Amino acid sequence: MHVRGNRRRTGGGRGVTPVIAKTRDELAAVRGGVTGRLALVPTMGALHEGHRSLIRRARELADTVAVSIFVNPLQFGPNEDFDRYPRTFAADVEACAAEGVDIVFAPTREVMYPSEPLVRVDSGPMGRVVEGAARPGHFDGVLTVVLKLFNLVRPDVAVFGEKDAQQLALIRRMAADLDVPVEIVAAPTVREFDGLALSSRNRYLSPAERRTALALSQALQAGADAAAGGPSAVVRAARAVLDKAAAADPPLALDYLVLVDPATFTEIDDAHTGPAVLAVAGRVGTTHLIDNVPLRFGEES
Ligand SMILES: Nc1ncnc2c1ncn2[C@@H]1O[C@H](COP(=O)(O)OP(=O)(O)OP(=O)(O)O)[C@@H](O)[C@H]1O
Ligand SMILES: CC(C)(CO)[C@@H](O)C(=O)[O-]
Ligand code: BAL
Repeated sequence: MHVRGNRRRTGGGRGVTPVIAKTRDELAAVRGGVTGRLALVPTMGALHEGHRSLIRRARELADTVAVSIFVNPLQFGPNEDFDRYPRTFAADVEACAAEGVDIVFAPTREVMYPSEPLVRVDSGPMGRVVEGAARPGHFDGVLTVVLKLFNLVRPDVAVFGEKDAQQLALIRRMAADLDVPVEIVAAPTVREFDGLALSSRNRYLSPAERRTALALSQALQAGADAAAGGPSAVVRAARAVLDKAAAADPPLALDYLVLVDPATFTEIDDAHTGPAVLAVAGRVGTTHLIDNVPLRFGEES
């Protein structure tokens, strides 16, 4: 821990309350006291073991770890769950303390957007396919807030989860295309004992909905198991599981199942060699869930 501020005990480490910055001035004050490398883990709060794995990765990469907690209105569509998105700030701070986080940046909407932003980051064609087609405007909102967070926190490195694979690819691309001086590091997806990817939205699920939702990770596993048969076999195997879930009670309403190039999110065909991502999203009840698995085809596999 290389930060001066109002932490309850000095010396850093687990169990120490992080410095909490809610305003730009508070953030600037604590940021000014940081020496050495700073890692940022951007989140929307409701922290779970997936977020905590990102924090642990961040700690390996830097002397000081900051976590941002902000439910970004810009990335939610008008009929999405912005209002009911879980907000569990006290528990989040406890989780951050337990992981030895140094700084929590938790701005209000007014701090983050003192006025409606007229200029936003355009996520381009990659932002309009797959999850971007299911959630129009979503990735412009994500990239805009991530760039703002980078400008405010000025991290050397930022850690993102592979669970949001298209988000990760777009953030990498934004950093490269706009010369953003932040190293982007990916961390693997953390799952429940039965394979369900951890997500803040899992808490919306009833037990019956959760059983149906399990089809997402099961479909990915079936796809991965079929990888030796090539891309078409992967999609066929995954689709068979999802078709069953579509007829379950409650049903899974599939948004997409795609096999894509992880860097561009364009669909691949049987001629493809190298890395790929099998990505799936669907709704159970009113809950939108996403998941994916990284794969590799051809000579390099
Ligand atoms: N199961 C997981 N394993 C690893 N990283 C994760 C996992 N879930 C989320 N993350 C990562 O945590 C960061 C913050 O994500 P976010 O706060 O949106 O959590 P979330 O659980 O994905 O919420 P939701 O899916 O409801 O939006 C992102 O980089 C995301 O990829
Ligand atoms: C990166 C992010 C914090 C931006 O709001 C969000 O999209 C998320 O939690 O993955
Ligand atoms: N995990 C990505 C944030 C969102 O779903 O809005």
